[in-house]
Amino acid sequence: MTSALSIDKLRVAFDEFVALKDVSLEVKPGESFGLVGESGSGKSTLLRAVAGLAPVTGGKVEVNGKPLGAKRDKAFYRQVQMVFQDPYGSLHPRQTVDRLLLEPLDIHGFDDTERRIVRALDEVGLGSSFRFRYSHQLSGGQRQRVAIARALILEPSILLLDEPTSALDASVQAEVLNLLEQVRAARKLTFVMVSHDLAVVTHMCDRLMVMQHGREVELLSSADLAARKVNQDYTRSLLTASEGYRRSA
Ligand SMILES: Nc1ncnc2c1ncn2[C@@H]1O[C@H](COP(=O)(O)OP(=O)(O)OP(=O)(O)O)[C@@H](O)[C@H]1O
Repeated sequence: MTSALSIDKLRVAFDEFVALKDVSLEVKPGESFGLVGESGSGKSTLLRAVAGLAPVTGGKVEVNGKPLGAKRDKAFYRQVQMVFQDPYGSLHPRQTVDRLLLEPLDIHGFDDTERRIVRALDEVGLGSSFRFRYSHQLSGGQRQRVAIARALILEPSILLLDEPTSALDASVQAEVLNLLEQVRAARKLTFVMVSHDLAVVTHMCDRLMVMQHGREVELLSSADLAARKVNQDYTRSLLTASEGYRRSA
């Protein structure tokens, strides 16, 4: 079976600093794949490199069996979309929700824009009454729903999710995670999701990669992580840290 996403020895360098060191992974179509590791381990850099937003200095990336060139073209954004952590920063403050959703449709030459916008807002549980609001007139959770609608509106097959709920309150976080699960099931999407929260990744993902200092530490199934069947001390220390955090929370 062709992988949805195939990454081979990907390397990213910011000047002298190598942030990603020959990382490889395969994500199957319809799979939900997690990236975990301490702050600065290279999780966001990996997603950003796939999206063409980081300085790649080596390696190969294929999407649905097709190798990507140095620049991401329009066809890439039809297949792969990214949702960022910060729904405040990722939505233009002077554009209405309608305008924000229309922009990608215009760029990609869709004509049935009205129907697509209404459908996208329904799909993320907002409805058409939100169309003419500005982002400052929305709660954090509503903003992230708009960001998800914007990512889905071109009907991609892969979503890259960079801490999509970590800026939200715990109850809103659960709602947005449920929404993401629903749309993944309904659209048979492939997810690659960064989270510092092991419980979120265990719940949302089938498999995951543990990262440290820009490298893979180990690949695990979420079931093995939940059962503490891990091979590396570093992963054990992440688990212990997250359990300590939960106990004291
Ligand atoms: N634009 C940049 N210029 C220079 N260094 C960068 C840049 N972006 C990231 N880095 C560095 O690359 C390393 C990996 O960063 P990255 O954001 O991928 O980590 P992360 O695992 O996602 O961390 P966090 O969980 O805190 O978001 C860090 O040391 C970071 O300082």
